[in-house]
Amino acid sequence: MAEVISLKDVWVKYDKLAVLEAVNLTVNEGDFLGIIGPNGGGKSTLLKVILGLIKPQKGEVKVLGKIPEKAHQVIGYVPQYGPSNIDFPISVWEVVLMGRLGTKGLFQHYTDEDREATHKALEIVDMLEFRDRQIGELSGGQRQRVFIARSLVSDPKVLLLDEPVTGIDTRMQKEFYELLEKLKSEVTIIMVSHDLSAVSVLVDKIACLNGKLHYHGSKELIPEDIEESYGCPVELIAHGVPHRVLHKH
Ligand SMILES: Nc1ncnc2c1ncn2[C@@H]1O[C@H](COP(=O)(O)OP(=O)(O)OP(=O)(O)O)[C@@H](O)[C@H]1O
Repeated sequence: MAEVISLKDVWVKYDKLAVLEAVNLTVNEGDFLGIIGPNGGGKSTLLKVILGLIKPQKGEVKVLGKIPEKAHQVIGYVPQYGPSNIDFPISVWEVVLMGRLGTKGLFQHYTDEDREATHKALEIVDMLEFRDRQIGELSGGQRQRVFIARSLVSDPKVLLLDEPVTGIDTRMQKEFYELLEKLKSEVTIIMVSHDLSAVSVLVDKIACLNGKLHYHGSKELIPEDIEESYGCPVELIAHGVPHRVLHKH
């Protein structure tokens, strides 16, 4: 199995606070990895390290054998919440196209292939009818779907999703998870999520992060003591419980 992402002895500190401590992680082609852990456990930081947005003080990070700064083209990223106030005029179509061409792209010539990829990405997230709308006019959920389209448009090898369904209503969450179900055979996915019922159903592997990586492996083999340190129901993650049971009061 080809190695897509590799972190070796990665340390990140903000001032004196160590947020990632000696993290070793390998993600192989075709993996669907769920990253769970408490608030402030370093999950978003880990994704930013893979993206090259944060440079670790120590350690080595490789994406398909390259340093992250040289791997932008192969990574799709949906940040937590996404930008909330976009008050400059830019259409949904342009936002997605920029995911393919970069920020300078809109001033360059773009090809039929770029046009088709943009169309397809918007179709996948069911936002084609909004293509000419200004992004600032959309609801939070609609905007999040546009950012998902943007992350898919360059046909990435790896998709990084940071709490991707935040702000999306239950029906759209279900559709989004169905979309991931379809995508998981085509792309390696790393998803940070507090939605354990979704994690339990969708992912194959789990990483438990609380500064240190306490567990990384198959969800079925997740150790019992993770429950104590994380307050995460191990039984649920390992075997899955229908969403309706989890949310029954
Ligand atoms: N730019 C920054 N400067 C200083 N501290 C930061 C910065 N970004 C994050 N932190 C701190 O680093 C720690 C880890 O943050 P991070 O966002 O990676 O955690 P997380 O696991 O994604 O949390 P959550 O589940 O709440 O989203 C937190 O204590 C946070 O306050």
